[in-house]
Amino acid sequence: MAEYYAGKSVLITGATGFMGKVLVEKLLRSCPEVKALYLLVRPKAGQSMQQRVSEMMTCKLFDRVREDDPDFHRKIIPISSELTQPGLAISPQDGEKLASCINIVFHCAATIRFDEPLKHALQLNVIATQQLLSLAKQMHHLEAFIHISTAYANCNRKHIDEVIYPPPVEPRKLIESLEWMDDGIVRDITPRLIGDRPNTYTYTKALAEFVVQQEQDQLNIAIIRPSIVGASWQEPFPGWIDNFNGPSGVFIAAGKGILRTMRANNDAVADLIPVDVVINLTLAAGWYTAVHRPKSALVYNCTTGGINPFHWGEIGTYTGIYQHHVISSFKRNPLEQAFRRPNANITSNYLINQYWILVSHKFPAFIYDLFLRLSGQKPQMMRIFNRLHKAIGLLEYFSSQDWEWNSENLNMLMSQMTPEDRKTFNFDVRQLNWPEYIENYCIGTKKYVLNEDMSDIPAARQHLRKLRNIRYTFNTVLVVFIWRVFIARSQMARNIWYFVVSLCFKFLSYFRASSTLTN
Ligand SMILES: CCCCCCCCCCCCCCCCCCCC(=O)SCCNC(=O)CCNC(=O)[C@H](O)C(C)(C)COP(=O)(O)OP(=O)(O)OC[C@H]1O[C@@H](n2cnc3c(N)ncnc32)[C@H](O)[C@@H]1OP(=O)(O)O
Ligand SMILES: NC(=O)C1=CN([C@@H]2O[C@H](COP(=O)(O)OP(=O)(O)OC[C@H]3O[C@@H](n4cnc5c(N)ncnc54)[C@H](OP(=O)(O)O)[C@@H]3O)[C@@H](O)[C@H]2O)C=CC1
Repeated sequence: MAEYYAGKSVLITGATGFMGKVLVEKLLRSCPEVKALYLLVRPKAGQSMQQRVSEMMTCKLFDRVREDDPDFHRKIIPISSELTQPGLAISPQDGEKLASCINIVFHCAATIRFDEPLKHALQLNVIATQQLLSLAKQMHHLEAFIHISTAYANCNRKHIDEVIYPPPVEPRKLIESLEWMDDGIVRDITPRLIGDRPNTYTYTKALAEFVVQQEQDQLNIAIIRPSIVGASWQEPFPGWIDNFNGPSGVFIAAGKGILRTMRANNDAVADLIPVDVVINLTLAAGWYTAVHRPKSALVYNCTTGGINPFHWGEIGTYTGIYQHHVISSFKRNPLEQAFRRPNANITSNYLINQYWILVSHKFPAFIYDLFLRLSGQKPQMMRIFNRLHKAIGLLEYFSSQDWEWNSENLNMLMSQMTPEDRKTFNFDVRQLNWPEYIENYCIGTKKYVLNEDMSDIPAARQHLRKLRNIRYTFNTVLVVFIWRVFIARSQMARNIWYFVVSLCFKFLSYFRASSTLTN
């Protein structure tokens, strides 16, 4: 595979994103003879696209590449592009350059927000894909076009094969209709349009797959469908992650002791897939598509559930058959300044979850905000919890159900690779050890997302001990307070109290007597 990529010019969209960065790094490290990587990047937050790319390359993710080749920057050519603009806002000169030199396109860019207004999601996930395909058709030496979709594009089905399903609506018709509607009307009709899909993200990703399929006669196309992409498993180092998306935000919130309950089906498969696995498969699909030129677009479901299943119950605190890896990991390697000790309850029952939200989220938030107010500070905890509830509300659809994905094309691809390539571009998740992966994932959120130092762990443990003592003290004060209020004021409460005390006393005397007899 590295030989195939040698001398090739590669175009990547979404290179500043989570998966795009890992793709750029892996290409540079494992295909060192690659000629050039053209990255479509937009200026953002006051930074030019050049500044953004330079900053990206200083990131720790690129440490290994930097070691191998300190001058790796020369292969990276940023191209200014805003994907939501006509012609992707690529200058005519850049357009000509790309048309004359690109050999492979990896299309990663997308909006992955679940609450994205439909018009914007359509603009980026569908219309920009259409425009990129038009650009690709002008490329004289194009050998493969690889589109990154999601395993949940068809989450309205329970069994998902490696085929492109008919779209929920003809994309062209939808684009034409939404063009004249104002944002308010679109917002009102969005639930009707997305139907049995949970959000505009999965809906527009399904439409994008159809749009890509339309070009399969003119381009060599492959579609990669990863499930829930998590921290890296092995490469460039275990546990690398740089965002709060999906499970990462949930893990961090649990590690900080903020998230104490979530709705999930303990027995449902948690279809996490490490980012390096997805990228290795993507590069392998690029090679296979270019070299073997399949007659129609091949879809690769990139999932773990059918091969090496892991369950939501194994993530949080569950007293059944499962170990709770995330919580135990954060107890071993605590996050700094936790709000409470990590402990999370996972339940599929709506009412039980609501009860725990009240007791474990809202009540402590109220008490903490009261404390802040009394000490002259601005209350903040209730606001944090409201945001957290919005975020987990959007994720629950995925943690409460099971899907089955077929992975025949993935197996076929693996069988076509040499043993050497299977090692260098490993996507065999049968070897994945979940407890070890989750431990590295949690440490990765601490090190790379929160930028916390591992040397601070003893202080963080000390903080957890302090929190435990505060809890014991609080509980004791609460019990004494209840006792004072009820026992002092009500004859019936006093009677019950004397009854309970005398019962305990009788039990104690009985056990003492029986243990004296047996001795
Ligand atoms: C161990 C505990 C027990 C629990 C066990 C059960 C675990 C269940 C886990 C369930 C996970 C299920 C995940 C399913 C996902 C499957 C989806 C399919 C996969 C895909 O194809 S796409 C990738 C998935 N996409 C996402 O995950 C995006 C989802 N996010 C959003 O849509 C929005 O971010 C959201 C949630 C609507 C919030 O929007 P908003 O309030 O506007 O906030 P921002 O996103 O703008 O963020 C502002 C600011 O806050 C930071 N941030 C974001 N999330 C968190 C967080 N959870 N904790 C802390 N901070 C967070 C964010 O980085 C921003 O910071 P800035 O500095 O950039 O401003
Ligand atoms: N993360 C996950 O769990 C999963 C992701 N996927 C798919 O993988 C792909 C990559 O996802 P991921 O890396 O996580 O997403 P990120 O949100 O991390 O990255 C998105 C990328 O798209 C770029 N982008 C967004 N809008 C524009 C725009 N208007 N013009 C130019 N570039 C733009 C972003 O650039 P900028 O930095 O400028 O914002 C960024 O580089 C997506 O197609 C997604 O659907 C599939 C399954 C799961």
